[in-house]
Amino acid sequence: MTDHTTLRQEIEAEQRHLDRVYARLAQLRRSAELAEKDGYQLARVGNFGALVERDAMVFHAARRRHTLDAEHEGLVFGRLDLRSGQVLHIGRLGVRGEHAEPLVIDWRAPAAAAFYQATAADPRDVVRRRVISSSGERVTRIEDDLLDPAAAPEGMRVVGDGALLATLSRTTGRGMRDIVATIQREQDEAIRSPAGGVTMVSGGPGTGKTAVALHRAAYLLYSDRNRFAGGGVLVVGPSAVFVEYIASVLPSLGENAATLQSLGSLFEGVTATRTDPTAVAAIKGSLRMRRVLERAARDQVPDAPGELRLLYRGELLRLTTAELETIRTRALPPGARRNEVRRAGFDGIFNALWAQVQRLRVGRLPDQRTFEDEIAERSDFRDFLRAWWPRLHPRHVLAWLARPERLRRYTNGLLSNAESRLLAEAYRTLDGDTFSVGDVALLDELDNLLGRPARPARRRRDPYQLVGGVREVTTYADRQRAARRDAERPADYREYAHVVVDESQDVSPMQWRMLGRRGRLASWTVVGDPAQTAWTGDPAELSRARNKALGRRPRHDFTLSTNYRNSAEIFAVAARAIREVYPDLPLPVAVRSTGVQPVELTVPAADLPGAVREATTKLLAEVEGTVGVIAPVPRLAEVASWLADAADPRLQVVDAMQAKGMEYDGVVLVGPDQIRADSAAGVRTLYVALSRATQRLTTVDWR
Ligand SMILES: Nc1ncnc2c1ncn2[C@@H]1O[C@H](COP(=O)(O)OP(=O)(O)OP(=O)(O)O)[C@@H](O)[C@H]1O
Repeated sequence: MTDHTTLRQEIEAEQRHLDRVYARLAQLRRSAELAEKDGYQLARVGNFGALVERDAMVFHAARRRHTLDAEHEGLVFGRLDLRSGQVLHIGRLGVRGEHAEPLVIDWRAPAAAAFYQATAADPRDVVRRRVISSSGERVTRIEDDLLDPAAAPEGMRVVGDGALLATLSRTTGRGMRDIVATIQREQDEAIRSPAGGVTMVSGGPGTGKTAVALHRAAYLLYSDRNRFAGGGVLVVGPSAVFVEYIASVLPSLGENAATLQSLGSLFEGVTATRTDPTAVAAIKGSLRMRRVLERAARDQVPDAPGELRLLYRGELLRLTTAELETIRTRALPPGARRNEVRRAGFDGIFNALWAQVQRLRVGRLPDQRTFEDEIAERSDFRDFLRAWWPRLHPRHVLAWLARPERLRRYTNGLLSNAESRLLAEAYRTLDGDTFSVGDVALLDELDNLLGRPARPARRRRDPYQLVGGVREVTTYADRQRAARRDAERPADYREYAHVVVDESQDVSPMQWRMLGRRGRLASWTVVGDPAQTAWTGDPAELSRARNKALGRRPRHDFTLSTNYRNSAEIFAVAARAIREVYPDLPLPVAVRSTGVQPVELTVPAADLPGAVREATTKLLAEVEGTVGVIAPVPRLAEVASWLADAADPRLQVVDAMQAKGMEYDGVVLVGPDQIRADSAAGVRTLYVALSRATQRLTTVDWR
């Protein structure tokens, strides 16, 4: 135990440093405001003074956007005392003093790496590491690790009982928090892994994969801003609920340059949140759907006119169904995109009609060009062309799958009868507003198959370009420029410099194709846990699709081994469930114990609503933070209706698939047996649901 006076003195010492930092920031903020008026002049200066100011400007910009609130760890969160006697303060942003001396080192800078990587076994010149917590501009707490006692100068004090456990015991909010002050060594290695190639991070529930992925995005944006902010960083998560949960992490690190999307929102103009039953998801996610969609994309529109009849100078011109179909298939050779070759189809019609008028010897026949102009003027002819070869949107074509006769033709020989029936059932009521998350990858595939009419060429930007040879500089002007580019980025942007895929174990083969199209030029960070996958389709197909999307880029593999989320008592229940099917699976170690055992209830079916309500109310009273009620996918609406009256903003009701990646202080899990029995992936989905809570878990089953 540290004595009170020592602790106070150490806190006061840190407060003095923090005061100096904030005073300097106030000064820099003023000059930043002045510089802001001068527009983007600073970026061209490139000298040291500009560098100093950029740090302040970055802070200023970040601060304006997101006032760091009181529960947020402050700007300065760490300190290193080195063997040389040098002291470094580590923070969210770099700040320099009037004489360019570093007051705060950005956590992503190479000099800060020791803060995360030094251990007692390998101290790396660090004698003491200190984690500083603050509230607003006041230091509230410090926690030290003495890493190299032999090198400690006389009088060096060591206070606190360890920052990590203190952090882990805090209350969960609606959004995820950054872990910048307590990143652990194995996590830091993944965060700082080389920018190129594919960084693969695996690990069990709660090991910080999502946290690592997001901090890595921030790290990359810092270490090579031109490349990554210029080209763009795409972060993809499984669901809208999850994306909302992680949305504030990057801004809290001062980063706004990344684009966050869920798998259901990657296709322009569609936001799907509904998840398909597992068996349907396996069909929609299978690569065989590409062939199904290829057939659909070549098929004639359902209400296409059967023939063309046109009266021209007293003669009837006529193209039969068979003739029209010949013209259409000629204009649409295999591999052609029908929206892009529409013109060729129209030319085929013109040519056929011209041949006919010549055969019919129409009197005073003009030249071909004039003939075409004449008929092109006619609205009945234009109506015909529009109906015969309309410009198709992927949603039109996907809707054709709701027609049983078409679906049978498209799936014939590709899907089994049982699969076709299941798909037909899933699409029976398809309309534009009810796309599922799995449909989005199909829409994207169709978009690729149908193509888009040629647009005026956009100047292609090289995402790897350097501005004035400066790579690491992140001036305010850089940020503004990047933000402008970001705003200009079209919704179907495909040239991301980096793609981060979270919960990658649930990305289906068709979804990998969709992601691959957005990351052709990208390096990748892919995080996931195979034991949590809900995929029940062919595993070989899945790895083929993933490897194709990731290409031949070099891989860097990392495994995380500590579960920071669950209490040991809760994780023991989750571990028991997954061990039933994977007895030898290496599991992470949960480091925190609450002494509170999870509650397992089984009630008569009729009592279920009441029991769920009661368990939820109890957990809301027991924990300070959020409570998640997790329901089997088919029962989500029903369970939500039982809790409709509990208008507590800390409560969220999700289905077992939406629970992926989420975290709550308390979890009421409804129907674990139904989740387990739901599909071949049931146990894995149950494992996910059981590992969402930090402090309290109640399962409610019925008999
Ligand atoms: N180094 C750390 N310091 C403090 N908290 C941490 C640390 N690493 C992870 N955490 C916390 O542990 C929890 C789990 O992290 P995260 O959600 O990133 O895990 P995950 O591996 O993605 O989990 P899952 O696979 O179950 O979705 C989060 O609350 C996160 O903030």
